[in-house]
Amino acid sequence: MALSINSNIKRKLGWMVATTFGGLLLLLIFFHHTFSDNLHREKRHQSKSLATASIGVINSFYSQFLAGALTEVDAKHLAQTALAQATYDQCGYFWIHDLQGNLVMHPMAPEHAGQPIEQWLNKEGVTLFKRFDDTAQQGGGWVEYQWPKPGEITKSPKLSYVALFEPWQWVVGTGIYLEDSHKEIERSFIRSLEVLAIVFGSIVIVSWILARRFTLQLEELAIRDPLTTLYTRRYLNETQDLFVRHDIRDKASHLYVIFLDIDYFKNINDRYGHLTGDAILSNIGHWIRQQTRADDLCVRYGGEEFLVMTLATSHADIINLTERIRHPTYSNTHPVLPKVTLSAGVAMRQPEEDFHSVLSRADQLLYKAKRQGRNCVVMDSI
Ligand SMILES: Nc1nc2c(ncn2[C@@H]2O[C@H](COP(=O)(O)OP(=O)(O)OP(=O)(O)O)[C@@H](O)[C@H]2O)c(=O)[nH]1
Repeated sequence: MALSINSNIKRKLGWMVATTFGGLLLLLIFFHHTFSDNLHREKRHQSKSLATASIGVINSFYSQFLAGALTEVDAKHLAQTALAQATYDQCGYFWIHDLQGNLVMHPMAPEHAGQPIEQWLNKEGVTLFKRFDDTAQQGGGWVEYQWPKPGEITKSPKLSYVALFEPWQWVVGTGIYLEDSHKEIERSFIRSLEVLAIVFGSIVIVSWILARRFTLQLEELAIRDPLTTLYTRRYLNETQDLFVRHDIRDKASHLYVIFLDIDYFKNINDRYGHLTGDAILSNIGHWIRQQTRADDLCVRYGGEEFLVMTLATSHADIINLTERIRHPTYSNTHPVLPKVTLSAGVAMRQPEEDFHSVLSRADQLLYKAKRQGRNCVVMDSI
């Protein structure tokens, strides 16, 4: 019974934990998707803003040229220098080429500045720059392609925004390496997973501790009689086989079943009331526990019936024990409680005898004690 309560609760708790974890994981995946979409959008927006800002920078030098503060050559030179030095994030940079197919400025290939793009790039690269031109001429936009990161040879996926600076026919571009943003997303996902694992782990530990306490209390309730604090009949059913096995193994001792019943308890209840009857039962329960050893099994078998299972080496020990139990001295500590007497039947387990047979013999001996006038012990003759 106690075991089944425990495993039932554990199974339910296991399901609850698995469901909560699954739910949280789904939630995390959902937020991860939303987050990665948002980050991707933000990065696209960022490259557009940066490209637009770079056009603003070029325009400011162009304005100075128009105002006569700078020559056109100086204005272009200063604009290129400003953008060449403008880097952001880990790998972010700007480049400029013109619609005539010349590279104007590229911080990763400064030696090619002023040269036709086809001298610098292969056919595939030249075609890409043609796509930049087309997009820029259509009012600006994003282009997705493969390009090596600064300092690397292998190409990585990149998304750039390109815009046109009409007066000088310059196409300005800047972009993000998609891998970097994926890595950022991955990092944030792993961080969230770590937080989830810590939070979830703490929840599991706390719930486990609480459930354990709860199941222990339930187990205690299932096996202990609340009035007398003795074990219940259910617990007796669960443990009787252990005692029998012990009896079989241990040749030096024998298993005894002592059945006890309060005499004329109905009269006590009728005369003093049920509350007094309860107090007597409770005190007899404590008394029985005081008189027995820790490894004896003391059970409240029924209303005013008690059972003690014990392993002993001699009949004399058992008679002494039963007599001690039968004379409760609790009324010294509770002088208001009326004195009661008990009758007892004691049976010793015979070789090959099963527990129910010993129990029923002890029961019969108890009734014999009752018939003999009560307030006595009857033991089977061995
Ligand atoms: N106060 C109280 N009384 C109980 C409890 N359980 C059983 N009883 C009472 O115990 C009494 C048992 O009565 P009987 O079976 O006639 O036995 P008895 O009066 O002790 O007579 P004998 O056993 O023949 O000596 C009944 O009145 C039950 O109501 C309990 O938990 N509390």
